[in-house]
Amino acid sequence: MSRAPAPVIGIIGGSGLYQMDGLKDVAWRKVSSPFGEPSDELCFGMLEGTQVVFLPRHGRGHRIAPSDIDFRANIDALKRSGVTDLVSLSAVGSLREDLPPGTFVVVDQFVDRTFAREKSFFGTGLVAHVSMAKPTCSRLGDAVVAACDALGVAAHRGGTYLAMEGPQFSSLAESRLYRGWGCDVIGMTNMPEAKLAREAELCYATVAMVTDFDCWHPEHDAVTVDQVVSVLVGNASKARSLVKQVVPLLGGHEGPCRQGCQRALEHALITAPEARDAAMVAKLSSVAGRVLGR
Ligand SMILES: CSC[C@H]1O[C@H](OP(=O)(O)O)[C@H](O)[C@@H]1O
Ligand SMILES: Nc1ncnc2[nH]cnc12
Repeated sequence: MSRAPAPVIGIIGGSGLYQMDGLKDVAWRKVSSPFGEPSDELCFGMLEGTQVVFLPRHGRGHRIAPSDIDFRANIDALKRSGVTDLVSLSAVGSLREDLPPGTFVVVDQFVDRTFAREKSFFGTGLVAHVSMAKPTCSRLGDAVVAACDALGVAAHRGGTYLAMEGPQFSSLAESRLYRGWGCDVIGMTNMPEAKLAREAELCYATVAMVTDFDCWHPEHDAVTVDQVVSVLVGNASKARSLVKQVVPLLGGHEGPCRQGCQRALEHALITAPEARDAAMVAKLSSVAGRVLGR
């Protein structure tokens, strides 16, 4: 029987995280995607024998606004680079008193309120519907929590991330509404990223790093970039330590994901083979090559 390929760990760095340190044999390389321009070159390196591919979500220098990130190009480029497991690092506002700034929340659910983004690799010509019932990979979540515990970083397991369009922060009415919906943290980037990672059959987990209480909090009436950035600096160095701790844990994993993230497309394609658009099929050679036989 052939062995499963060794895991390759993708890291998407959010606000404040534009490069990784501690990697060996580092090379930044441009990876082209038929879906558009990834946010930046991808940074390839090794960490304790495991291959890591890092991508700064907003580009180095934080050039790209949330609505302008080409999420499809980013996920496609990571998949083309061999990534199997993807850890997303994100700054978020807190919607709960007991999740103060500095807390890392390993979210496991999302509410998608974004509306101005391409949300699927598929569409007319090749239609697919994947399940988003469990949008994150519990194996990755377990590894992140274990790594936080080993580092003494306060981590909260589970939570719902409300993805808003931005770039403005939310109004008081919106912030209260999202709290009423039972959401725990708020950000602008994890959707459609998580949906696309699922379509690309990647295991995906998010570490949501709290930088502020959103505006609902009586003692924090407005969110400001200054406030977010000052907490980000501390969060970013903890995040770098977290990556160093979690990569070897994930790199040691053998075999397919038991939750089925890596088989998400198995029963998702609905367009009959003879009715499929050839150009779309070609474009999907990396994302869906496994089920398209390419
Ligand atoms: C700098 S505060 C707002 C900004 O930070 C978050 O980005 P990311 O998830 O990439 O860390 C948030 O979603 C906004 O894009
Ligand atoms: N309060 C907030 N709302 C949306 N995105 C954020 N990123 C960091 N803090 C945020």
